[in-house]
Amino acid sequence: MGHDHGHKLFKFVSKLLAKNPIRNVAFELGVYFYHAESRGRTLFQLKLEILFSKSFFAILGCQCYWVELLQKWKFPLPVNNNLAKMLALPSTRLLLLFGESLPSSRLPNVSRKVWGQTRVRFVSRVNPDNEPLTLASLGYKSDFEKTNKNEANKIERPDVSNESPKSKSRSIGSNSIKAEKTVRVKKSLEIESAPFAAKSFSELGLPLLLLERLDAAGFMVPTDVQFAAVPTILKGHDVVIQSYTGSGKTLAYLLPILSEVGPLKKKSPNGEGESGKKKEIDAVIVAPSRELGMQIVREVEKLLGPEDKKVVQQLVGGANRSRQEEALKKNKPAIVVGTPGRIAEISAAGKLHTHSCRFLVLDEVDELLSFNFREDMHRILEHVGRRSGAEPRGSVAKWAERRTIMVSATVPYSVIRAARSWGSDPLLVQAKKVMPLESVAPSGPVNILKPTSGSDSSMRTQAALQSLPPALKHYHCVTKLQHKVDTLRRCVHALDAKSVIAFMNHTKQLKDAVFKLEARGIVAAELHGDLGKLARSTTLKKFRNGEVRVLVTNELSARGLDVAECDLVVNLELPTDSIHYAHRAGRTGRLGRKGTVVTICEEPEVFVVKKLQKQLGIPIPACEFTEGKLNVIEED
Ligand SMILES: Nc1ncnc2c1ncn2[C@@H]1O[C@H](COP(=O)(O)OP(=O)(O)OP(=O)(O)O)[C@@H](O)[C@H]1O
Repeated sequence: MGHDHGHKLFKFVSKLLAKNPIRNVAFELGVYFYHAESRGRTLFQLKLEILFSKSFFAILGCQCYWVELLQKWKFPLPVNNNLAKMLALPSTRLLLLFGESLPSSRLPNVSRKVWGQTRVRFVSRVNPDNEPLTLASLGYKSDFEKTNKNEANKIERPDVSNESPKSKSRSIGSNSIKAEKTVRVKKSLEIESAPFAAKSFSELGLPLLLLERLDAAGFMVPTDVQFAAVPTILKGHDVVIQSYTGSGKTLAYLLPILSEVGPLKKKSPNGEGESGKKKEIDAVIVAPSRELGMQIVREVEKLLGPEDKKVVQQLVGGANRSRQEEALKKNKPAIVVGTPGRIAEISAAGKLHTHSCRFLVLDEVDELLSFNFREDMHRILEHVGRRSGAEPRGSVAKWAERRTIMVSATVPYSVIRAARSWGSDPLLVQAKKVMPLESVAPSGPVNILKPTSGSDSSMRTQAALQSLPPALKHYHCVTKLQHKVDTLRRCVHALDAKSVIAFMNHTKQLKDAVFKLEARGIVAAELHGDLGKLARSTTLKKFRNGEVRVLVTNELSARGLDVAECDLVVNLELPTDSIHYAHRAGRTGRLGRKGTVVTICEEPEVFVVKKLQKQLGIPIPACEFTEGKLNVIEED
């Protein structure tokens, strides 16, 4: 039955795409699958890579059931008319949309509003050749054709360094797909775009209830790093999880925690410990900023569902402390997520009982190592459970052995050293491998203003490379200081970017930039630590839902911030080192989506960009914005 449906759909989509080759700029196609009733079985896994002029939409690892419904529809559908109504049809299981100028930024928003954020997945890939769009040309096979998933996941990546130097400049513009094509090269590196594993969540040893929640929340296939981390943590290891930005590290540690803590956990065979509320905290998750803390809470809540929301409690700075303490007392959460200062503060006041805590997560661990957090981190490490293998402390006999989970896209050697003293024989978990920390050679964050030795820099390059999503495109643009904001504006228009994060280092300049952008008709907003918590939350909310096009911010937003629609990151001021560059850049191109990073700098700063390029092992070619296009400038 299931295969039959899958097969029908395969044939149907094949025919449809064969009839509608994508040849020109104006043609766009979106494929949306709504998956409501599945129980996590893979009936049919669809892999599509579709070339559009402005937007790339494809969906990976989806399942569908009601093909019949689709076949009743007439194509092409009127795309812009009553889209929300179509999406809202209760019977809609699968929807294909054809048409001109599909509003790439609005569609995810519309569908999110109608179906809820997690029901629709977007994965993007670039098809390098201007060939008719067919399933074969997209490398698509049905799951009963014994697809090698890794093969199918491979995409072409622009390799700027291999391009012919004949032309002086190549254009990438929102209205010129031809121009964009000239930037792509004859010889391309093969890489994987979406970091999905070839296996399913059900193979990870997770409890049934959690599998059902994953399914209901729209998480269909684990990412590579989730597939590597979950079983390792479930086996009881302390771990350092390192994989590139936007690859799903949060769920990689949340899933094993939720397997053992809270209402979704595995039931013990004799049902012991199921009744009666526990009074103490089972898991403490520490994040360096309140925004990141709140984002993690939302991710936990997605899985817990509305009825069990109170199992997790946020303890972030800037919010009312006594209210947080009251909530702790009243709700007795099993999991707390917070910033180091607030957790340490409430713990020191005796209002947070963590000695029987079994999980300690340090998200963005390299940031948590910084001097600012030293005292608070010391308290947390001393009072949250006890390091596995360590002696119980003081008079309290019931210190639980904790699993220490340290997470970041960038793991300098200082983290490896800290991990050894905070955990017990921790393992390093990366997307496709798990290894002992001993096998990691010393390296460190790269300060771009200091010279580096040859061997050192190659190790650092390796480390930095693994922190960047492979599909990101990087450019730099030289301009005068007073023209930077105008260059940003031209950049936004040339790339037709819908959701932009512009990074700066100083609050005053940041405010000026927002003012100038607004004066030039671009909806912009500032986000930095000097703002109150309400202003920060409101701005972020507006940016997430598309009301703000350009968010001008500082390092506060460089880590962890997950806005799927962000399609452009701009460095209006240079980051301090390659690690900061990687985290800033990682706000775009999340989970295999397309993304561009443009560094706008002055002539005397170009040497810094060259250094970044070398240290990160990526091309960051020079570009300019003329005639509404991004033109790559060839170097002699
Ligand atoms: N298996 C999955 N299927 C679909 N979406 C997923 C999956 N895992 C994670 N995501 C989504 O991918 C996005 C990025 O995940 P997450 O924020 O955990 O990345 P990260 O690796 O922690 O990034 P960073 O290093 O920037 O903090 C989130 O919106 C998350 O909900």
